[in-house]
Amino acid sequence: MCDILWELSKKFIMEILSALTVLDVRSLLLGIAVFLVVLWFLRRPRNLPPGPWSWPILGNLPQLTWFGGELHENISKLTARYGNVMRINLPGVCMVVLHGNDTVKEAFSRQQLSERPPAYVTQVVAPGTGFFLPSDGKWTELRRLSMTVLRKLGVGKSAFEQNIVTEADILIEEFKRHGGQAFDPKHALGNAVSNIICTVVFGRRFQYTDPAFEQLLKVVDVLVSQSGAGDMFEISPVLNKLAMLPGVRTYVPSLRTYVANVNNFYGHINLLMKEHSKEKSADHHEDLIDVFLSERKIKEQQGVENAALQPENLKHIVGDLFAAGSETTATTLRWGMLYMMAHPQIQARVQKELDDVTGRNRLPRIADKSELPYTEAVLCEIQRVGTIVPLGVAHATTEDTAIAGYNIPKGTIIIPNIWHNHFDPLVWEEPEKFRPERFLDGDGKFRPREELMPFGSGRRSCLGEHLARMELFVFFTYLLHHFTIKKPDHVPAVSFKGTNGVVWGPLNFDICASVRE
Ligand code: HEM
Repeated sequence: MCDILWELSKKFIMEILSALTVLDVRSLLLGIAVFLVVLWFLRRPRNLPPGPWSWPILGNLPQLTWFGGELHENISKLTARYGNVMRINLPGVCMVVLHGNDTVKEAFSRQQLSERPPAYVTQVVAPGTGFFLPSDGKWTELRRLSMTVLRKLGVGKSAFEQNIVTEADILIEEFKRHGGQAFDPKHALGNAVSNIICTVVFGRRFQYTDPAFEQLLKVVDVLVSQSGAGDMFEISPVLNKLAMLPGVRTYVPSLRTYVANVNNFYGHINLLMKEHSKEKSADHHEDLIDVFLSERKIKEQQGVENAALQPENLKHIVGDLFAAGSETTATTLRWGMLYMMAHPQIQARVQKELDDVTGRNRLPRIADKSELPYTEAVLCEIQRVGTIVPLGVAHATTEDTAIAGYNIPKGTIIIPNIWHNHFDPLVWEEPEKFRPERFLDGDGKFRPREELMPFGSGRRSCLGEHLARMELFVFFTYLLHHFTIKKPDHVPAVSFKGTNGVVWGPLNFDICASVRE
């Protein structure tokens, strides 16, 4: 029966086509085209945020990339013309960039703006739910779980400080090993910070020379330089899918190695997780993996199905915490070393403040913080000038909504331009200058400024903020208490040029760390 109907319709269509002249075909095509344009015009969402004129198919990609410069700076330049809520089109996706402290805060306090957009490469290579993938709302459960672990470990309180102090002591020995000669601090800082995350996730630290640890850090290093929050290939689903086509990948070797490296990264995480499942030593502390597995077991015993606590999600949480928690803090410390090297007077003032409070016979502790306003101001200024996540981490809308009176359709990617907020001359006088006094009041007391938002804002703001703040304080004060950071003689000038990966970091640089008397 179906066959007969199919044959009849085919005959009917052929007859109509043969009855059409070339002219009729042209008119028909023109009619269809006009119909499609009218349909598009009528159905296109109204009152969208303003934005630059976009090219067919390519959207605003040419304006943002072809003329060089950094993406966050290019986007910022457009704000002057289009305002704090600006629409940018990329192939296959409409993206809205938010500028200004109040706009970002208001938007990210809302549930409808709290999802993550799909990251096609990661989804295909390693499907599951994590902090940086769309989670269908399951992130709230993952976040609760991770916060529970951080609280249990005493993060944010002095209970966790000893872990950081142990690592800082080892870091100091590592710096001393160079005997005041020039070296790149990247490796040592990366090891120290990664070991803190290992304590949280795996319940242990690793020797710097441990082959499994070394391998993992190497892969993270490559991945960090290859991918980027705000990276065009990650944001645009069309570019994402294009990049995954076998033909395209053949001609884009970096993407091929990127996929291999993502696999490699999760391979290492799996290995460390297997290690973790072996019998624990007596000094093993409860860690994230333990809490995940025990919560899962409890739910199973209660007969409750919990979509977030699925085994495939564990490797994502571990991987996400590792990736989010190591490179970020280590890069901030690198900016810190660079700025101290470039501003010896500011460095000397921090050292004097540390000495006045702790003397030369004991090292600074977090409890000393309230007496170290200048040091705190310097750390804030480092986070401002070294904005390591210039375009934040992309959010996505879960339903049609509105920001500042503009309609924002479901599925729109929302990017906060943190870099613009940290360099806005209307907020920060001479924003290009390194000036810690911005964070001091008239009496020299520390003055926190809400316009500084290195950890983002709202429901999905950085989960590791407390941990990061503790680490930055302990590592930075320990290093400056012990050493004076100097520019090696062979380096002509300090460069503040940044480079983009997962985070915005300084180019590799050498320092000389001279032990203080
Ligand atoms: C200086 C250090 C750090 C900076 C500047 C930083 C910055 C950020 C930013 C801007 C976000 C995105 C917020 C948003 O989506 O609106 C974020 C998210 C996140 N960060 Fe951090 N971070 C740092 C350290 C850490 C550490 C040490 C950890 C590890 C515990 C961590 C774990 C995370 C996680 C898991 C998320 C995702 C939260 C979620 O999606 O709910 N970060 N971070």
